[in-house]
Amino acid sequence: MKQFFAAKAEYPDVLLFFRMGDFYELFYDDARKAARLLDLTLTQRGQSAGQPIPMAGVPHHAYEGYLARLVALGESVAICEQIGDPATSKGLVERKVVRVVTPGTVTDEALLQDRRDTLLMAVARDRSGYGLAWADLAGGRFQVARVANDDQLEAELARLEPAELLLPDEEGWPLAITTRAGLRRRAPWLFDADAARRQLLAFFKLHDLTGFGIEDAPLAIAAAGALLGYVEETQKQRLPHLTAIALESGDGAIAMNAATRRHLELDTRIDGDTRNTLLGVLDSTITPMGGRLLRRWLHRPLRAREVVEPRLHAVQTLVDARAFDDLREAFRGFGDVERILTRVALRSARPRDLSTLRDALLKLPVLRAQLAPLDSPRLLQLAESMGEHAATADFLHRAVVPQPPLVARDGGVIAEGFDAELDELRQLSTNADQFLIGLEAREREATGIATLKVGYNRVHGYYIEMGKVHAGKVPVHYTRRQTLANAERYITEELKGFEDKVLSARERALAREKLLYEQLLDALNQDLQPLRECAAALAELDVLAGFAERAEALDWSRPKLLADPVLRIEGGRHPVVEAVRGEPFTPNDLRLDEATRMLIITGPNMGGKSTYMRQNALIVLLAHIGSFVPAARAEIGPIDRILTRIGAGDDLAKGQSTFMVEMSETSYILHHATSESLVLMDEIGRGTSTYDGLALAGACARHLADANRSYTLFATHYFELTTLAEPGSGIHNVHLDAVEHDERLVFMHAVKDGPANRSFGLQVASLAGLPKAVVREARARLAELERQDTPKPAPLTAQILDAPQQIGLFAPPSAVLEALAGIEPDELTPKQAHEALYRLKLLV
Ligand SMILES: Nc1ncnc2c1ncn2[C@@H]1O[C@H](COP(=O)(O)OP(=O)(O)OP(=O)(O)O)[C@@H](O)[C@H]1O
Repeated sequence: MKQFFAAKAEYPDVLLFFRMGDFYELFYDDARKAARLLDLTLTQRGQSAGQPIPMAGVPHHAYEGYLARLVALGESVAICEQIGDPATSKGLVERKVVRVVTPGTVTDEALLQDRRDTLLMAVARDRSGYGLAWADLAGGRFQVARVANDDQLEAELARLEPAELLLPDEEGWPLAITTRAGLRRRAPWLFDADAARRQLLAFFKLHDLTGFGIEDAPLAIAAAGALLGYVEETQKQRLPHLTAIALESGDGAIAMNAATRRHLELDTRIDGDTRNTLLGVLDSTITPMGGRLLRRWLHRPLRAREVVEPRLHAVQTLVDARAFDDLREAFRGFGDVERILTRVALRSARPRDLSTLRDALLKLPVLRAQLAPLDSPRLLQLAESMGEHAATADFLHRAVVPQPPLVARDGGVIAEGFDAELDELRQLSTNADQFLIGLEAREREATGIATLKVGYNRVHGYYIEMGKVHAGKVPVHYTRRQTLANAERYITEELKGFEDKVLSARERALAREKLLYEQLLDALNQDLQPLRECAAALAELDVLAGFAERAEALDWSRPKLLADPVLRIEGGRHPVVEAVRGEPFTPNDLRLDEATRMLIITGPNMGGKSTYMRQNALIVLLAHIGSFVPAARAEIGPIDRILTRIGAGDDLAKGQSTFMVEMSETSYILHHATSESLVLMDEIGRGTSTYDGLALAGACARHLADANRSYTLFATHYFELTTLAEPGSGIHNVHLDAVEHDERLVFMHAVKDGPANRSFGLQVASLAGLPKAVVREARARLAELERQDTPKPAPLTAQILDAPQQIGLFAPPSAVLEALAGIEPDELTPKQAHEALYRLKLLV
């Protein structure tokens, strides 16, 4: 327990796995917590201060599974091992924490998700904004960025989804950040920029940081330093695969905030499903590293045409030459070269990592041959950075057996013929009998004693035995070992040598293998950088070949990226709805340009308004990652942001009501949308009373069209808004339709010019299974409302919208107004107020 307390004192806020023989044990609060999280039995062991000590344990041979579960829950674990051999050490075996496994720093295959980066992030701040640093230790990436405000910080967190987040332990962080899983507060001085700079210089062995382009970014440096400090503290080993820091600038990408990512359901649906999402449909990559790269691309569509165009051209080339099938075939069985190389750098690579790497490298010539005839600059560049690596492939081919065992510990990894000494050692242990038969025959011949035989006993080891009668013929180099009644036993130099070799051959073979294995890792590490470039090229090729495959399979076309301010889409489809729906999807066009900035979209519920809006956003996004798009034609001018306001519901975590969320998202859009932004507004204003909602929706629409001048798709159930589309307003009406057919409602799903003329709300409600009586009652009520001939809402002219307080849509009866005017609230008792209310009600 003394040892335990000492270790625990060093790692007070992580779970301590304390190795005891075949188990890792946890004590006290750690035990209670682990028992709860892992469903372990909570037991007791011994006593401390008269109290039993709570304990829970996991078997050491199966601990990885438990670790994986804890890490997935955002927990960190310190592994305290027995140092030294319990069999030989006297007294208590020494124990030491050898590493700390944390959600953001894991590199073990078993603890990582295949197709998702595991990121550790640190955030530093001052009055000017935030500095962000994030590292993908398993992939060897280290990046930094600066952002100006809370919104951008939240957007970056939504994009990168770090598994672990380091913050200075101070007040005043936004709630959206402090409520994240995997949050770790660190002492504020660990985020000091000067100390961080020194740390980075020492880590990268540099004199200054200008090469990384971050010299003038003290906040980013502070974050990077804090991150590095944490990594060194937890990993307790060198990290040779982190070789540089890359500064990521916001300008190069199409900005999407957290809400937009959520609304567009890029890789996760609001309900948590990941299959029926854009990534689910788009990802046909073969390798895990390709899958991860695609996810990164999808979350960061690029404005930089000089990057996107070559990708589009590459996809086109692969489609035209139908070269993607063969390429993809070659990728099968490729494995996760990127992460394997990290394990090589960290020296935790297992034998199968090496055989996978070997098999991948051996296939490079095939890939290069497939790429050579293709006329695409990007593909040729990738072939170039893939490199040849023939020597490494050959080396691994010679060094590693075709199918090595899971772990190196028991040997059998290094191939025959690679190392003469190892071969001999193995030969000795396996071919001992053969050797002895050979030796016996040779000695018989040499001595002429036909009855000479070679034997072995446990006490004396190997011997040559002959009858005493032959004593005269014994060669001088025989040394007597043992005398029996009728026979003498001898040993020779050769046999003694053989004995030494055989008896220790197995251990020595194992030791030799271990050494060779380490040398193998050394050799690979010599070549690490080019190999990592190769892995990066393979990942990108995989993604591009995947794009080509999707384009062909789903009948997508190449988008044209134009310099003019236009968004022209013909025959556009929603990739996910199309994939999920059994029935054919109705393609729709979109045209927005300098003259038409906004489409007001009306139509029945279920008509397809949301689908239409989102499909256009997804098409724009796909075009900017270099993918073909689900449309017959797409011409897309420069886009700087995609902003969306789509009903999602309360954000209880933030303590905001539905309407509050709606308004803060809308406010964000009005403040950020530019003339190059694509804005989707789905039914804004419906979270509040009709008049407030209508007035707000109208005013927002006007603002977006006039002030922001963004490309806006504005879906609404307020028919009144259709009057905004006056000539010269830049606003245009389109609608979706449904027809009633034999009491059934048929949705046309085709976007047509002009406003919708009815809403079919009751029919849709009835389709949804609302009790017949309720629908009947609603129908009667509707007829009554229509009969009452209430004054129709005045057309929503610009004037009215500019002065929402004057909206006299339904003028309240004047008797009520008069009565109201006569009331002095301050002079009424509660009872009188109550009565006044009743009187007012009677007047309505
Ligand atoms: N172009 C289309 N072709 C085929 N089916 C479509 C199309 N657009 C939409 N749909 C189908 O109609 C369903 C409803 O579409 P959507 O949610 O876009 O309607 P909506 O008009 O936004 O409805 P609400 O006003 O109730 O939100 C979709 O889930 C999809 O199955």
